[in-house]
Amino acid sequence: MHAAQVVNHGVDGEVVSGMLDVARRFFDLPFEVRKRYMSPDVRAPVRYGTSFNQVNDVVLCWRDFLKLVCMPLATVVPSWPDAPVDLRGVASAYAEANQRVFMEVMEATLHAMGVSGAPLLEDLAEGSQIMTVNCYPECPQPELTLGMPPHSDYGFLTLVLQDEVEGLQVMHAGDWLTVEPLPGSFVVNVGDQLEILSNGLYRSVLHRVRVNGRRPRVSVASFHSVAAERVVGPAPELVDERNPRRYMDTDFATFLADLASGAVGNHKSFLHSRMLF
Ligand SMILES: O=C(O)CCC(=O)C(=O)O
Ligand SMILES: [Fe+2]
Repeated sequence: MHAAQVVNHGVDGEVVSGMLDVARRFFDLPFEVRKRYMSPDVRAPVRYGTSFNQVNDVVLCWRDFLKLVCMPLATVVPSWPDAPVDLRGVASAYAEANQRVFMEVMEATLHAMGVSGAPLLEDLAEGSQIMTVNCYPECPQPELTLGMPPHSDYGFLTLVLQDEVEGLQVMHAGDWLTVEPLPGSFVVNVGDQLEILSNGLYRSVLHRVRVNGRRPRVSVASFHSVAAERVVGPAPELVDERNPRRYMDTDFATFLADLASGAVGNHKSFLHSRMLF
């Protein structure tokens, strides 16, 4: 299983609905306000933009996004947008709750793989969370474009909150399956680093976003990973003579260099560059 939906996650319904609500209000702000947060630097703690990376993309996607670095929370929140006035409070409560759900799912995943994960869980607790708030405006010709091209996410797990408008699709057995929006649930997608750690036991999920002809769609994707300088490789418990190591070690800096070069956002190109065979 490489993608799942969590329903009974224990996060207050108001935290979840409040996040979607403040997201909509951010994208409703005049462009003059939103554009203050535009930056070509993929490492900036707050970044508003269009498409995937509007500096590099040859074909633009039908998407606006606000990317918020969430760790360490107290340090980064002051650089987040101060409009709408409640954005910082709502998004930081959401980021904290999201981190708790991620840690629980990750702990269960390591347990299921038979990996003794205590040091890794500590690294993840102190690691990286990046939140991308997406808005896909309604599109007059939805069949001609995509909200996001087929890609896999970089980190361990991504927790996606979608509003009630369909759009997210995951590749399964050669077909695109639409992930039905379940109010208040999180879609959990396996990322490249979990594929690497699990030595291929889990596969990062290829996914894309379709746009809607009648309604805009809002989603919030929270990407969880270890800190940028931490190196991730296959867990020793999962490598032996019968299961040789399939992936090179990697770190966030290498991925970000790829992202800045425009190579990412194209199927699973980054992960493939880390495969040994
Ligand atoms: O909008 C969605 O449902 C998913 C967004 C996504 O895949 C991403 O931000 O990486
Ligand atoms: Fe994604």
